[in-house]
Amino acid sequence: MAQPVRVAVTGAAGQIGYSLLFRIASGELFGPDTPVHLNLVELPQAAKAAEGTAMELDDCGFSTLAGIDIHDSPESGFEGVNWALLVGSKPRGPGMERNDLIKENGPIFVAQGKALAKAASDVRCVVVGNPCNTNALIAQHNCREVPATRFSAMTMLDENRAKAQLAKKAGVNVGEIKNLAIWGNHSSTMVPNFEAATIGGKSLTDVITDRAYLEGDFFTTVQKRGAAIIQARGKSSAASAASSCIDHVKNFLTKTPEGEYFSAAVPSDGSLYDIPQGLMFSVPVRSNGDGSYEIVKGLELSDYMKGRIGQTRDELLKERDVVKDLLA
Ligand SMILES: NC(=O)C1=CN([C@@H]2O[C@H](COP(=O)(O)OP(=O)(O)OC[C@H]3O[C@@H](n4cnc5c(N)ncnc54)[C@H](O)[C@@H]3O)[C@@H](O)[C@H]2O)C=CC1
Ligand SMILES: O=C([O-])CC(=O)C(=O)O
Repeated sequence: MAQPVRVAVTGAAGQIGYSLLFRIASGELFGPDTPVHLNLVELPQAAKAAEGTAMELDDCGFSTLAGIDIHDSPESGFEGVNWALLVGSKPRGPGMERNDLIKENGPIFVAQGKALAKAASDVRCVVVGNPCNTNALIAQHNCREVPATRFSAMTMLDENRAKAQLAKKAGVNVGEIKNLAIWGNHSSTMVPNFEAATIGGKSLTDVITDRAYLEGDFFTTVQKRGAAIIQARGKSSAASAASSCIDHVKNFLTKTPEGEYFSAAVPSDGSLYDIPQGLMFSVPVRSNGDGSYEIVKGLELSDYMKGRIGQTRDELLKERDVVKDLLA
């Protein structure tokens, strides 16, 4: 059998960890012929709960699960890992915005960024913990040993949410909707660019002609879906977040079909779409199939979309300013 892929998951005893780990261990993420070694990284006080999760992982009898270790520090937890999925951090409660968490959660990503220096030379790091764009920025700044393009933050849940809403509206299967990219921050300013999307190969705006819905209900539903889930469930989304994290990593590992793209927050090189250099900004990306990717160039943006993208960019610049002391 092949060498195991080593994956660290922080917050392993949390809600998202409880959904995510089983789907990685089952072979769903890296395929049935690739063994996986899991490093469950938790705070010392949650290590016991992580042990319980590890016992359940064993009890599933997954033939792809090569081993599990539990770590109460990122320094040992990230040693030799090929993927670091940074989930562990506090979730928001009702009435909060995600960036209200920045002061509490930001420092976690300083220590974790530094610890990524111990990872394997091909490590890729995905930040899920909120506010995820700015946390990814903090981790990346604190780990100059790893190229910036190996860091990303997850906006795949937002893309999936947007596609689900549009599929319902158009009465089609969600798989018919392509190229619905999320731009900017994983926050209530995010921009689901419906103008470039297609349904069954046709322009989405030719199929859903109700522009007031697209600019109104559709936009706000996607932007505020996380809050609506907290309102309904009393806790933030977990299974859907884990599922979208699986999609995020799979998208990076699979060559993106010709003419298509997916959403991920990645560092801007400053040359495209007036996004300042270095910001972790969600954009349409295409994977080369080996984890590396390219930002899609040359997309036409209407003045309406440019205005919306400007708002989310300004919010990310403000977040960057708030954490400037954490950026090495
Ligand atoms: N990017 C996205 O689309 C989404 C992001 N999230 C975010 O993911 C994060 C986790 O959410 P849940 O699993 O629901 O929270 P949770 O509270 O159920 O679990 C968080 C876990 O992280 C652990 N943790 C905290 N600090 C840690 C550290 N320094 N190192 C290792 N582990 C640590 C805690 O002990 C806890 O077990 C939250 O910040 C949440 O807002 C949630 C949904 C979607
Ligand atoms: O809304 C939250 O706080 C959790 C999250 O990021 C989401 O569900 O998109």
